[in-house]
Amino acid sequence: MESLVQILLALLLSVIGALYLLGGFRRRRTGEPPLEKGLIPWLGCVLEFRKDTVKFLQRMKAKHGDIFTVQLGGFYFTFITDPQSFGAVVKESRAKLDFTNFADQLVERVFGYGAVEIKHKFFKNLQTTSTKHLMGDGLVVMTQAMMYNLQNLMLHSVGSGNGKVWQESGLFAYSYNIVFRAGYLSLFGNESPKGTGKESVEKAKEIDLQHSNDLFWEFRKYDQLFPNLAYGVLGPRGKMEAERLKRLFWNMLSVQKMKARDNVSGWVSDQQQVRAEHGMQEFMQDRFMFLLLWASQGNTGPSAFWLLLYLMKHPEAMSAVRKEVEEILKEAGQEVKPGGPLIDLSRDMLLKTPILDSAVEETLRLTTAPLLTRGVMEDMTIIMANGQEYKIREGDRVSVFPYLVHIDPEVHPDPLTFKYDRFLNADGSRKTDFYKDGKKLKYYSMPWGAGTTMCPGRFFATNELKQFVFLMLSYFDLELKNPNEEIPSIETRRWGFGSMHPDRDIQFRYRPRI
Ligand code: HEM
Repeated sequence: MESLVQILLALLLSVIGALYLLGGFRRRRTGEPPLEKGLIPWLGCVLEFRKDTVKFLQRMKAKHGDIFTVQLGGFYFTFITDPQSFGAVVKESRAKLDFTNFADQLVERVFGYGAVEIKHKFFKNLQTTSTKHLMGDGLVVMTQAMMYNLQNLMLHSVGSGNGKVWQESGLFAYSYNIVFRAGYLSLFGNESPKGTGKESVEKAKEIDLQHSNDLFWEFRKYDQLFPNLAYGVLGPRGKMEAERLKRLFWNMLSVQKMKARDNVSGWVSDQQQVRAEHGMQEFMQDRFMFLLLWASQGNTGPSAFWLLLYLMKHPEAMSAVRKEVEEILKEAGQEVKPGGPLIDLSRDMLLKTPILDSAVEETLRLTTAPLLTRGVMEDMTIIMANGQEYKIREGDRVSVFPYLVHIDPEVHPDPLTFKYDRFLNADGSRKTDFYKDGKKLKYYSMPWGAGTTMCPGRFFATNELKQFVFLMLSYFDLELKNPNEEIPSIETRRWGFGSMHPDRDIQFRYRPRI
């Protein structure tokens, strides 16, 4: 009898323990934001959140206001939706709100990279290396490399001697492919020719074309698995495929292979060198290369697609950008003519494109949706812009999803329409005045995130997008196969992962202009 009581007691304790672990006992305390635990223990609201993050957060905002806490897969996330209050998150010290713990777990799961013990040193290194190689003078060098690789790829794709023959392709597949491969070759270097003769150089170019294309298609397979992998909900077959792909990338991008390549960018080689100097094992450095590939190539290709598509669907935008491109070429004394030299598009020329800049900013507003998350390191208070204070618990997470501001009609009137000049003032300068509740906003569009983790590749990425459009418009006539086809919708399962993908591709045609 006594042992039965003991068993029942143990059972009761386990149930209570499990309920505790599943968050069953959590109650909103005085001073805390409204709490939404969802109906399913532990999972909370994660299914609805993942199905369509935008719809879910809009529903929560309508129900609770500008701040609320939601249970998602065992964690409690406090969302702040008032853009005036974003500074309270992105500017908070790392002693209170830290991104590394959260990011490290994700990076370990997704890339197998786990060199956390010296992470702060490496993080600083990422920032200094990016400032040196992806901004200022470094960007002049990267622009040249990108120019060379983009033209090789674009002009190769129409072949030689075909005359003005139309080629047909999916616009997403084409844009992502070209921008990914050019970006990859510019950052990770080119095949080293085996000799000095013209033939060896041509052979090396051929290898670059083939290798970068193979890499792209493998990357796309990983890309498809990525959202479920990041949320830890891949099925067994998906897991096996993700493992296979990871190993393939570690191998294809290995430090040994990189050392045999020419023109490896300082951004890649400096970061590898710092890790080697700190004694990181080579297999871990190989994994880091994959992380760099992902960060640098996962977003720009999809954004290039949206930009070109919006221009093709909005003739007034296309003609304004085309006019700007033609004027810049003319001013630089360049012309695209049969048998003539290739375009030499410099960083300086790319600084004189206010209309294209606005079109890029507008594209990113409509199609970039990162979820910015910080781990709460100690019990703390968040002070909202209206002075209201909320207590947040250690171990929780705090998130900002700026896309809700991107599509807020008060901030950006008619928010779902592409307006190429939305970010232009009448005098041609960049427009930065956007308002909510009569107050000027600092955070009106955040495709690059904000604060210390703000995308360090943003200037290079913007340049890539501009180079891509500049060259496409200069070298090719372009048209949609069916000009009346609607712009595809956004694939909702990728909300939170940066540049969004379309839910289907759209066919287009291109042919050399001369
Ligand atoms: C349209 C293209 C791009 C978009 C929309 C984009 C967006 C972002 C966003 C939203 C983040 C996270 C920011 C945060 O958590 O606060 C990020 C991080 C990062 N991006 Fe980009 N990015 C783009 C292109 C690039 C390129 C071309 C590079 C490098 C050449 C790059 C390198 C990185 C790196 C290394 C990080 C991690 C920063 C860290 O951990 O602190 N990105 N990017």
